[in-house]
Amino acid sequence: MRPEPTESVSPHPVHADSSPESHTEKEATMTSDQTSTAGTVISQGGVAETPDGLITVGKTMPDGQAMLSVRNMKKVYHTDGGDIEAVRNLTFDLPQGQLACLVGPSGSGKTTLLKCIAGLLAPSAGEVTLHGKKVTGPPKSMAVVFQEYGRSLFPWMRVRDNVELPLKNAGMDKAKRDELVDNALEAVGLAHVPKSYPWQLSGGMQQRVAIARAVAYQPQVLLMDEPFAAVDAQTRADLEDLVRSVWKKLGVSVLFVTHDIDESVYLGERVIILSSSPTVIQEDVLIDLPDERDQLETRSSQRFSELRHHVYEQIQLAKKGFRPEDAIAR
Ligand SMILES: Nc1ncnc2c1ncn2[C@@H]1O[C@H](COP(=O)(O)OP(=O)(O)OP(=O)(O)O)[C@@H](O)[C@H]1O
Repeated sequence: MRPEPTESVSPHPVHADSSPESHTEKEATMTSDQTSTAGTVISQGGVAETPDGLITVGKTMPDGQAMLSVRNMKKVYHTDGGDIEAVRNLTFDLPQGQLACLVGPSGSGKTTLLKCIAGLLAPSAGEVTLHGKKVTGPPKSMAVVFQEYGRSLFPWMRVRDNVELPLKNAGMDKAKRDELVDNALEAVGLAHVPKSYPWQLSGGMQQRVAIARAVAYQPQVLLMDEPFAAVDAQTRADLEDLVRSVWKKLGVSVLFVTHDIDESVYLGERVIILSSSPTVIQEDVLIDLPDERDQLETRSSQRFSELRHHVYEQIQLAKKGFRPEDAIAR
């Protein structure tokens, strides 16, 4: 049976599946024949080069230059079984128009971090600011795409109506809504099925609808939480290319959470690696691959291989409990 949407209709496309039971056991994926060779320098700001020639980027930018800032963010869940410190002390900036990926071991706090950024959860300490303004609830200029499209699309609404809903809720006039919905459906390759219901579409198509809804809303920041985890490999590759093309077209800032190392390197201009829980930033890696990415050529390039090797190695260290020096003595 198809799950019913559980969240109320938000004025903008922020949809959450916040049930603790939905946290499945996932591991960072990579083949086991890749071994570790390079030592790394943890970046504390600015730009640093690692011994294997990989460039790490600084976590923070000068005041006023970042679009989105996360400062000393901490999140503790208070449960019957005691407190769970999910995020310890996390600081980074996202400049305007950047596509950054967040990777980390299973349970490292990726979803928690994203929900705090989206204003769906309140941090226990520290703050998130968007254009210098503290985030205290879901900001209007942000959209979120979650993994479970089946829970975020309304099954009784046609594709077009699902995409249009946040625009209606925002009070936009019909002509403008029509234009934005047409453009968004065109951008995700769904212009031919506006009248279908979500349940008449494949999983990959449903996720395209969720992306179209976020795109039509014209957010300044797009947060994506493992959006392709539930689709097949071929569809996933197509959706990755779709995200890069939409990102380029709109100039939107994207924060993309994934547990798939290859995906993070293929998609991102930057990969932020999280330590194991309680989470801090373990490393912040600049992805210096050519801007034009191709599933075959990019993934078979020498540089791609070096970068995925490096990120994989860091995730393995994180799983073993390695933490950057400044996080050990807390
Ligand atoms: N609602 C909640 N109540 C209590 N603890 C929670 C809740 N949500 C998450 N946690 C705990 O916080 C920690 C981080 O969880 P989170 O889901 O953010 O990690 P994640 O990196 O997204 O995990 P995964 O890779 O498995 O999706 C885990 O220890 C988890 O059990």
